[in-house]
Amino acid sequence: MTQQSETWNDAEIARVARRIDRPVVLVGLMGVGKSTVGRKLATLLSKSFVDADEAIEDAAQMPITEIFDRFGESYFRDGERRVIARLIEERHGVIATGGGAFVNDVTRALILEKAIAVWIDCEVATLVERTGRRNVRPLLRDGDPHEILTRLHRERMPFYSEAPIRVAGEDGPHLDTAMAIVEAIDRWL
Ligand SMILES: Nc1ncnc2c1ncn2[C@@H]1O[C@H](COP(=O)(O)OP(=O)(O)OP(=O)(O)O)[C@@H](O)[C@H]1O
Ligand SMILES: O=C(O)C1=C[C@@H](O)[C@@H](O)[C@H](O)C1
Ligand SMILES: [Mg+2]
Repeated sequence: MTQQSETWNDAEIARVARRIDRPVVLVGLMGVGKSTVGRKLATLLSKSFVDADEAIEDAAQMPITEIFDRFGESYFRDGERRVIARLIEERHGVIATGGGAFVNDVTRALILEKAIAVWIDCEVATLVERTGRRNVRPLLRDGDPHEILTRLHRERMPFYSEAPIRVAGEDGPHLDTAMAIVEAIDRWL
Protein backbone atom coordinates (compact mmCIF):
# COMPACT_ATOMS: atom_id res chain seq x y z
CA MET A 1 0.00 0.00 0.00
CA THR A 2 1.33 3.40 -0.92
CA GLN A 3 2.26 6.19 1.50
CA GLN A 4 0.69 8.56 -1.02
CA SER A 5 -2.96 8.30 -0.26
CA GLU A 6 -5.35 6.78 2.24
CA THR A 7 -7.82 5.84 -0.45
CA TRP A 8 -5.73 4.98 -3.52
CA ASN A 9 -2.95 2.42 -3.74
CA ASP A 10 0.04 2.51 -6.10
CA ALA A 11 -1.56 0.14 -8.59
CA GLU A 12 -4.69 2.28 -8.88
CA ILE A 13 -2.64 5.44 -9.44
CA ALA A 14 -0.49 3.60 -12.00
CA ARG A 15 -3.65 2.47 -13.80
CA VAL A 16 -4.79 6.09 -14.19
CA ALA A 17 -1.25 7.09 -15.25
CA ARG A 18 -1.30 4.52 -18.05
CA ARG A 19 -4.56 5.93 -19.40
CA ILE A 20 -3.08 9.43 -19.61
CA ASP A 21 -1.71 9.67 -23.14
CA ARG A 22 -1.12 13.44 -23.29
CA PRO A 23 0.69 16.00 -21.16
CA VAL A 24 -1.24 17.18 -18.10
CA VAL A 25 -1.06 20.98 -18.19
CA LEU A 26 -1.76 22.93 -15.01
CA VAL A 27 -3.27 26.39 -15.39
CA GLY A 28 -4.47 29.01 -12.91
CA LEU A 29 -3.48 32.20 -11.13
CA MET A 30 -0.13 32.95 -9.50
CA GLY A 31 0.24 30.96 -6.30
CA VAL A 32 -2.46 28.33 -6.84
CA GLY A 33 0.26 25.66 -6.73
CA LYS A 34 0.94 24.79 -10.38
CA SER A 35 4.70 24.41 -9.83
CA THR A 36 4.77 22.76 -6.42
CA VAL A 37 1.67 20.56 -6.84
CA GLY A 38 2.73 19.80 -10.43
CA ARG A 39 6.02 18.32 -9.24
CA LYS A 40 4.16 16.10 -6.74
CA LEU A 41 1.65 15.06 -9.38
CA ALA A 42 4.41 14.02 -11.78
CA THR A 43 6.04 11.92 -9.05
CA LEU A 44 2.73 10.26 -8.24
CA LEU A 45 2.15 9.41 -11.89
CA SER A 46 5.82 8.47 -12.51
CA LYS A 47 5.93 10.99 -15.35
CA SER A 48 8.34 13.78 -16.21
CA PHE A 49 7.74 17.31 -14.94
CA VAL A 50 8.61 20.64 -16.48
CA ASP A 51 7.89 24.18 -15.34
CA ALA A 52 7.23 26.60 -18.20
CA ASP A 53 8.42 29.64 -16.19
CA GLU A 54 11.74 27.88 -15.53
CA ALA A 55 12.01 26.83 -19.19
CA ILE A 56 11.51 30.46 -20.24
CA GLU A 57 14.20 31.58 -17.78
CA ASP A 58 16.54 28.88 -19.14
CA ALA A 59 15.88 29.90 -22.75
CA ALA A 60 16.35 33.61 -22.00
CA GLN A 61 19.19 33.02 -19.54
CA MET A 62 17.68 35.50 -17.11
CA PRO A 63 14.97 35.63 -14.40
CA ILE A 64 11.39 36.51 -15.38
CA THR A 65 11.58 39.80 -13.47
CA GLU A 66 14.56 40.81 -15.60
CA ILE A 67 12.79 39.79 -18.85
CA PHE A 68 9.87 42.06 -17.85
CA ASP A 69 12.20 44.91 -16.84
CA ARG A 70 14.43 44.83 -19.91
CA PHE A 71 12.04 43.79 -22.68
CA GLY A 72 8.49 44.24 -21.37
CA GLU A 73 5.52 41.95 -20.86
CA SER A 74 4.62 41.41 -24.52
CA TYR A 75 8.14 40.11 -25.24
CA PHE A 76 7.75 37.72 -22.29
CA ARG A 77 4.34 36.57 -23.59
CA ASP A 78 5.80 35.88 -27.02
CA GLY A 79 8.55 33.72 -25.51
CA GLU A 80 6.03 32.03 -23.23
CA ARG A 81 3.86 31.05 -26.20
CA ARG A 82 6.82 29.55 -28.07
CA VAL A 83 8.24 27.72 -25.05
CA ILE A 84 4.89 26.14 -24.13
CA ALA A 85 4.39 24.98 -27.73
CA ARG A 86 7.81 23.31 -27.55
CA LEU A 87 7.11 21.69 -24.17
CA ILE A 88 3.84 20.22 -25.46
CA GLU A 89 5.61 18.97 -28.57
CA GLU A 90 8.24 17.30 -26.33
CA ARG A 91 5.39 15.45 -24.60
CA HIS A 92 6.40 16.02 -21.00
CA GLY A 93 4.17 14.24 -18.50
CA VAL A 94 3.15 17.24 -16.39
CA ILE A 95 3.63 20.86 -17.41
CA ALA A 96 3.18 23.74 -14.95
CA THR A 97 2.40 26.91 -16.89
CA GLY A 98 2.86 30.51 -15.78
CA GLY A 99 -0.31 32.19 -14.52
CA GLY A 100 -0.99 34.15 -17.71
CA ALA A 101 -0.17 31.50 -20.31
CA PHE A 102 -3.70 30.11 -20.73
CA VAL A 103 -5.05 33.61 -21.48
CA ASN A 104 -3.21 33.61 -24.80
CA ASP A 105 -5.63 32.36 -27.50
CA VAL A 106 -2.99 30.38 -29.42
CA THR A 107 -1.54 28.73 -26.31
CA ARG A 108 -4.98 27.94 -24.90
CA ALA A 109 -6.14 26.35 -28.16
CA LEU A 110 -2.95 24.28 -28.35
CA ILE A 111 -3.28 23.07 -24.76
CA LEU A 112 -6.97 22.23 -25.20
CA GLU A 113 -6.21 20.28 -28.37
CA LYS A 114 -3.06 18.41 -27.38
CA ALA A 115 -3.09 18.14 -23.59
CA ILE A 116 -5.30 17.63 -20.56
CA ALA A 117 -5.82 21.08 -19.04
CA VAL A 118 -6.38 21.22 -15.28
CA TRP A 119 -7.38 24.53 -13.69
CA ILE A 120 -6.28 24.83 -10.08
CA ASP A 121 -8.54 27.44 -8.48
CA CYS A 122 -8.10 29.08 -5.11
CA GLU A 123 -9.40 31.90 -2.89
CA VAL A 124 -7.71 35.23 -3.63
CA ALA A 125 -6.87 35.79 0.07
CA THR A 126 -4.88 32.55 0.08
CA LEU A 127 -3.02 33.61 -3.08
CA VAL A 128 -2.13 37.00 -1.53
CA GLU A 129 -0.57 35.25 1.45
CA ARG A 130 1.33 32.70 -0.67
CA THR A 131 2.64 35.10 -3.32
CA GLY A 132 3.75 37.52 -0.58
CA ARG A 133 6.41 35.03 0.51
CA ARG A 134 8.68 35.67 -2.50
CA ASN A 135 9.07 38.82 -4.58
CA VAL A 136 9.51 37.10 -7.95
CA ARG A 137 6.26 38.01 -9.70
CA PRO A 138 6.57 41.21 -11.73
CA LEU A 139 2.80 41.70 -12.05
CA LEU A 140 2.48 42.01 -8.28
CA ARG A 141 5.24 44.58 -7.74
CA ASP A 142 3.38 47.74 -8.69
CA GLY A 143 0.25 47.97 -6.59
CA ASP A 144 -1.77 46.25 -3.93
CA PRO A 145 -1.45 42.44 -4.45
CA HIS A 146 -4.99 41.83 -3.18
CA GLU A 147 -6.46 44.27 -5.70
CA ILE A 148 -4.29 42.97 -8.55
CA LEU A 149 -5.08 39.30 -7.84
CA THR A 150 -8.80 40.08 -7.47
CA ARG A 151 -8.77 41.81 -10.87
CA LEU A 152 -6.75 39.03 -12.52
CA HIS A 153 -9.09 36.42 -11.04
CA ARG A 154 -12.10 38.24 -12.53
CA GLU A 155 -10.44 38.84 -15.92
CA ARG A 156 -8.94 35.38 -16.34
CA MET A 157 -11.77 33.25 -14.96
CA PRO A 158 -13.50 32.98 -18.38
CA PHE A 159 -10.30 31.58 -19.89
CA TYR A 160 -9.36 29.24 -17.04
CA SER A 161 -12.90 27.87 -17.01
CA GLU A 162 -12.37 26.53 -20.53
CA ALA A 163 -10.17 23.85 -18.94
CA PRO A 164 -12.20 20.64 -18.77
CA ILE A 165 -11.01 19.86 -15.23
CA ARG A 166 -11.12 22.16 -12.21
CA VAL A 167 -9.62 21.35 -8.83
CA ALA A 168 -9.55 23.39 -5.61
CA GLY A 169 -6.04 24.30 -4.49
CA GLU A 170 -6.75 25.39 -0.93
CA ASP A 171 -4.19 25.07 1.87
CA GLY A 172 -3.22 21.63 3.04
CA PRO A 173 -0.62 19.09 1.97
CA HIS A 174 0.38 19.49 -1.69
CA LEU A 175 -0.13 15.77 -2.01
CA ASP A 176 -3.87 16.17 -1.33
CA THR A 177 -4.23 18.56 -4.27
CA ALA A 178 -2.12 16.27 -6.47
CA MET A 179 -4.36 13.32 -5.54
CA ALA A 180 -7.48 15.40 -6.20
CA ILE A 181 -6.09 15.98 -9.70
CA VAL A 182 -5.48 12.25 -10.24
CA GLU A 183 -9.06 11.52 -9.15
CA ALA A 184 -10.50 14.28 -11.33
CA ILE A 185 -8.56 13.06 -14.38
CA ASP A 186 -9.72 9.51 -13.71
CA ARG A 187 -13.36 10.68 -13.66
CA TRP A 188 -12.89 12.79 -16.79
CA LEU A 189 -11.03 10.30 -19.00
N1 LIG B 1 -2.11 23.26 -1.55
C1 LIG B 1 -1.19 24.08 -0.98
N2 LIG B 1 -1.13 24.16 0.36
C2 LIG B 1 -0.24 24.99 0.92
N3 LIG B 1 0.65 25.78 0.26
C3 LIG B 1 0.63 25.72 -1.05
C4 LIG B 1 -0.29 24.88 -1.75
N4 LIG B 1 -0.08 25.04 -3.07
C5 LIG B 1 0.93 25.93 -3.18
N5 LIG B 1 1.35 26.35 -1.97
C6 LIG B 1 2.45 27.29 -1.71
O1 LIG B 1 2.15 28.48 -2.41
C7 LIG B 1 3.35 29.05 -2.94
C8 LIG B 1 3.17 29.23 -4.44
O2 LIG B 1 3.02 27.95 -5.06
P1 LIG B 1 3.53 27.70 -6.55
O3 LIG B 1 4.85 28.36 -6.78
O4 LIG B 1 3.43 26.22 -6.79
O5 LIG B 1 2.40 28.47 -7.37
P2 LIG B 1 2.26 28.67 -8.94
O6 LIG B 1 0.84 28.37 -9.26
O7 LIG B 1 3.31 27.88 -9.64
O8 LIG B 1 2.54 30.24 -9.14
P3 LIG B 1 3.13 31.03 -10.45
O9 LIG B 1 2.01 31.14 -11.44
O10 LIG B 1 3.51 32.37 -9.92
O11 LIG B 1 4.29 30.25 -10.96
C9 LIG B 1 4.48 28.07 -2.58
O12 LIG B 1 5.10 28.56 -1.40
C10 LIG B 1 3.75 26.78 -2.29
O13 LIG B 1 4.44 25.95 -1.38
O1 LIG C 1 0.09 35.45 -13.90
C1 LIG C 1 1.00 35.85 -14.66
O2 LIG C 1 0.76 36.56 -15.64
C2 LIG C 1 2.39 35.43 -14.39
C3 LIG C 1 2.62 34.36 -13.57
C4 LIG C 1 3.96 33.79 -13.34
O3 LIG C 1 3.86 32.36 -13.30
C5 LIG C 1 4.96 34.21 -14.42
O4 LIG C 1 4.69 33.54 -15.63
C6 LIG C 1 4.90 35.69 -14.63
O5 LIG C 1 5.27 36.30 -13.41
C7 LIG C 1 3.50 36.15 -15.06
MG1 LIG D 1 4.84 28.39 -10.97
